Amino acid sequence: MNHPSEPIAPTLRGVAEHRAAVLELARVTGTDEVDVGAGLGRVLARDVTAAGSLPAWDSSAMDGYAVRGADLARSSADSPAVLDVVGEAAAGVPSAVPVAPGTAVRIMTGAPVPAGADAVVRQEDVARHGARVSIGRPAHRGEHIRPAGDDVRAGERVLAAGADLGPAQLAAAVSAGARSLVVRRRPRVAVLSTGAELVAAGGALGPAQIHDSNSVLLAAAATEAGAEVVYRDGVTDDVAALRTALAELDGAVDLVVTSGGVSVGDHDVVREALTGPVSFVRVAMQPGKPQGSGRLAAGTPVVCLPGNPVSAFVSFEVFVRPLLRTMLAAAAVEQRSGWGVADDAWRVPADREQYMPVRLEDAATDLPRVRRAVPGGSGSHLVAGLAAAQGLAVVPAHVRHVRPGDRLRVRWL
Ligand SMILES: Nc1nc2c(c(=O)[nH]1)N[C@H]1C(S)=C(S)[C@@H](COP(=O)(O)OP(=O)(O)OC[C@H]3O[C@@H](n4cnc5c(N)ncnc54)[C@H](O)[C@@H]3O)O[C@H]1N2
Ligand code: MOO
Repeated sequence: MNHPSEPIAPTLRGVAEHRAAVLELARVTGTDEVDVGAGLGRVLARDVTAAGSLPAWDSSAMDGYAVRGADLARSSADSPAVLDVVGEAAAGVPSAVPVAPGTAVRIMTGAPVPAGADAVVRQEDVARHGARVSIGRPAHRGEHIRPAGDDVRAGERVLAAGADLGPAQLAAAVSAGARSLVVRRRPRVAVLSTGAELVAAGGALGPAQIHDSNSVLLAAAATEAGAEVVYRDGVTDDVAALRTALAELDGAVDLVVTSGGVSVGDHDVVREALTGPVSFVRVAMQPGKPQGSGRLAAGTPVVCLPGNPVSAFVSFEVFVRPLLRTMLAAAAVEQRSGWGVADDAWRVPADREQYMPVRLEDAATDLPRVRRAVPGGSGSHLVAGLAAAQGLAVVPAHVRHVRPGDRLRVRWL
């Protein structure tokens, strides 16, 4: 039988204190340069500035005619102005001629406004007669013209280091002239689940065996948070095998995440193998009470999460995601959160901050109504029910009951 070498301190550590201990493990990763088309999901490491102004020239917002407003000052439906059409400007093909008094240039959306013109009249407001147009209304200065630099001026910052690169950010970078982007290297993460009962996904189950969902859960969560999962495996309740696996990973990865074996049982292999370099603590949260964090011999950070699947998931969200995001020097370290209102009632354990998986009843209002994702609430074994969760309602430690109408802080998943 394995006996953990040190008892865990009986007092509960606050969630914020443990989070701070985990975040202390963060070292910001180096950088990669990637083609702008391959930047999706990465975190920007160097600001992107505009090579030129956007738009680069005064450009037309409409298909129509570029005119001088002064020529239309007295035009009306009864007495339209008549102008000679002297040229054409299309997107990519500027007009060869300016707009002189008494003339107009046919212009398309996105084309540079020719010299001399100070307004564009939409073609719906124009009657064309051969080489002439008649316009029965005045045009104000700047009408349907997008001024140069309206979006951004040359040299201005378009994206700041730390930005998460999604479709909109990539489009902004391309428009600013970028061909490649300097991004954070994805932290290399190893996920190790422990337990003699574990069988890899889909494998035949013997008596008292279960499928190892945590290694898939944690690897997927780490990937989603911006990491590169380079190793994912399950080890049995064998301390020597775990020590060997950890020694091979130490120095080869940026972070090791383990699941299981952190509580007080006789087979709690993670505690047995890591007590010393890793501090094992009880955190004032439910689920997710037993936790560990520290460094392996060569300095590789290791975070040890409880084995119950909902506990592992919540612990990842509260501790490991912020750690990975800090390693990525991301501007937004936390998931988006907001207020919801309970449309449900449940009891909350004493003295622990509760993370209740919830789903939205009604997303259409400012204050969405939320219910427990499953009737069993935050039971740490309810892995199938976890699939219904859209958020985690964070109930403060002093609250003992949640009642319909209570306001709840929700971390959206
Ligand atoms: N006497 C006490 N017992 C327990 C305490 C306590 O304070 N005193 N804490 C409980 C709490 S809270 C939690 S959480 C668990 C954490 O235990 P471990 O981290 O040691 O996890 P295991 O014992 O290995 O497993 C717990 C549970 O989860 C299942 N599991 C484990 N790994 C996986 C996996 N990869 N995929 C799917 N399911 C997994 C495992 O079969 C167990 O059912 O300890 C309590 N006990
Ligand atoms: O704190 Mo444990 O994580 O409830 O199941």
